Amino acid sequence: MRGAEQELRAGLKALRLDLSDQQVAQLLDYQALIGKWTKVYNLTAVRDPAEMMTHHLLDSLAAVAPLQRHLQKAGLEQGSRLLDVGSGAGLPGVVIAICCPAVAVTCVDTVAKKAAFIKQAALALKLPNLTGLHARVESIAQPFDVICSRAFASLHDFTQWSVGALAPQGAWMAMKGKYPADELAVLPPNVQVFHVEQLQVPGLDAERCILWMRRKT
Ligand SMILES: C[S@@+](CC[C@H](N)C(=O)[O-])C[C@H]1O[C@@H](n2cnc3c(N)ncnc32)[C@H](O)[C@@H]1O
Repeated sequence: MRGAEQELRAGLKALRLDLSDQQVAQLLDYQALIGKWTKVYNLTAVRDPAEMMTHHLLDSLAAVAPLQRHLQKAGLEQGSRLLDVGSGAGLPGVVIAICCPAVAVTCVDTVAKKAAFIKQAALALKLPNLTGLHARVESIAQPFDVICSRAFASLHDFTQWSVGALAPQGAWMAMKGKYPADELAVLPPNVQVFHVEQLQVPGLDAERCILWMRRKT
């Protein structure tokens, strides 16, 4: 087993994620694809493969079980639609598309080469549930059950720029580092936090949390 595969499998075990060999291979191929494209298109500042594993793959994988729990609770295990806002190289959207084949994932980014990379990843990794969209999130009006972001914007801007794309019963899933008390203090009145989860990313000694929000009625 290669070093990267060993580290990935250890991380999956720590996160209690049970993936098939094909999904593990897709995650490794995805990491290799980012490495290849980043040389030319500068998709991400992280270049070192070991750092890419912890800071990108495992960090995104840590959100998968919380997402699956949410979808199960909401009765959305099949046919749910997820929008990853400011997806960049596809984090966490591509990782979610690999781990959750029943979720239709759209990764949106204002930078054309990043959206093109997602389209290429969907083809190369054989992910029919993954779409790359070159747009500003503010322009999206079709409804999504979950809208997520990682390293994108403040909670205020994330929710206000994407509110037009949130299904009536939909939820925002914001991946954050430290608990964002300052951002929560200025949360818009139409948004309500309904759950906060602390995350432990294998191999990463850093604070991580997910904030779940919905429209206040
Ligand atoms: C710091 S990157 C984060 C990328 C990725 N989510 C990650 O965690 O590595 C933020 C991304 O948001 C995109 N972006 C900024 N404003 C946007 C908007 N209004 N709509 C869609 N994408 C946007 C940028 O082009 C950039 O790729």
